[in-house]
Amino acid sequence: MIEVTDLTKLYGSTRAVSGLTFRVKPGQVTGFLGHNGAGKSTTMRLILGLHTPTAGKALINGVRKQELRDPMREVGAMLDAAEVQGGRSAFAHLQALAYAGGIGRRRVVAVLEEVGLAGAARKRIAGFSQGMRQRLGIAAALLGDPGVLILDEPVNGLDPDGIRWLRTLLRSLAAEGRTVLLSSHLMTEMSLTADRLIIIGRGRLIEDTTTADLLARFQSGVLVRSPHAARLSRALEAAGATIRPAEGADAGEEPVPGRPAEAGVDVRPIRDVGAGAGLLVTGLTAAAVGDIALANGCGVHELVSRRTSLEEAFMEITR
Ligand SMILES: Nc1ncnc2c1ncn2[C@@H]1O[C@H](COP(=O)(O)OP(=O)(O)OP(=O)(O)O)[C@@H](O)[C@H]1O
Repeated sequence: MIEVTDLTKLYGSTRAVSGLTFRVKPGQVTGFLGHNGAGKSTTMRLILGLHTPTAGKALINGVRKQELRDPMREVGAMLDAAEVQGGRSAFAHLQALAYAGGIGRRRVVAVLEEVGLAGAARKRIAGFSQGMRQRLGIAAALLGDPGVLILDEPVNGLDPDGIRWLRTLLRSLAAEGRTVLLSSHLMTEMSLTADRLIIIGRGRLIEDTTTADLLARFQSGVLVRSPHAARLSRALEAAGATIRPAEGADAGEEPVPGRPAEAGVDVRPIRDVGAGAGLLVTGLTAAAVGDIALANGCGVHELVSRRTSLEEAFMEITR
């Protein structure tokens, strides 16, 4: 379990992390999402006791990292896979780490196998690709067979096979009851790997939710254009819908077919009339939006069921 409470970190006048509070629970993969500079790495460094918080606290299994009795066996981390000394072999690198943590040679062999580097174990790290370095970093994190794993952008440099492999590995580690926290700035990748998503922007918490909830909230909706957008949005909100302005959000998107059987109307776009202001409606079907527009005397110039891409949703959330 990782517990972050009111965590704040200032670097001079830069507020890298600002009053952040969240929990990362065991038994699931938690994705830590944010754009470049959002504060992900700083938060991970604070959790790992590499930097000191300006305020608040970050605990692993109830204590600060420095207070863990057997840190390598409790928490494993990969922050920057490129930092590794290139002159050594993968085996020598891991063995040095294992030795420092009182971990036996057999475990070194096992983790090299687990990350798919057994064949390259005796090769110098200097000749490793970025993907191989990522695998080596993950091997180092796994050395102590820890209950908590913290990985900063582990997908970077992995090819599609590597990404699939990592996804499977992380999911099986979580299924064993471990706490798995990994950061990324790639929403789609995260949604495929993580059960939970913690999204931050400018050091602050934006979302702490399940991936399924986020998908349900953002992946579908209805785009409606009306010259009476303000009146229509009030009526739609009164019916329980959530409304967002659609400007720029619908460009180039292929409309998805609606569900005519359920909806009772054809929801293909009506594009032959001038456009009004666009609204993105979630929580109502296209048919319901159309009926409400009619009942409120609002002309409708376009009405279409649409699908928001996850990256679009991410941009929207973190705007
Ligand atoms: N050691 C440091 N000294 C000064 N400023 C820092 C330091 N580390 C991070 N920052 C600043 O804090 C902010 C958050 O950076 P951080 O690296 O935590 O973000 P991130 O979400 O991990 O982004 P990225 O994906 O680019 O690594 C940025 O504005 C960054 O410039």
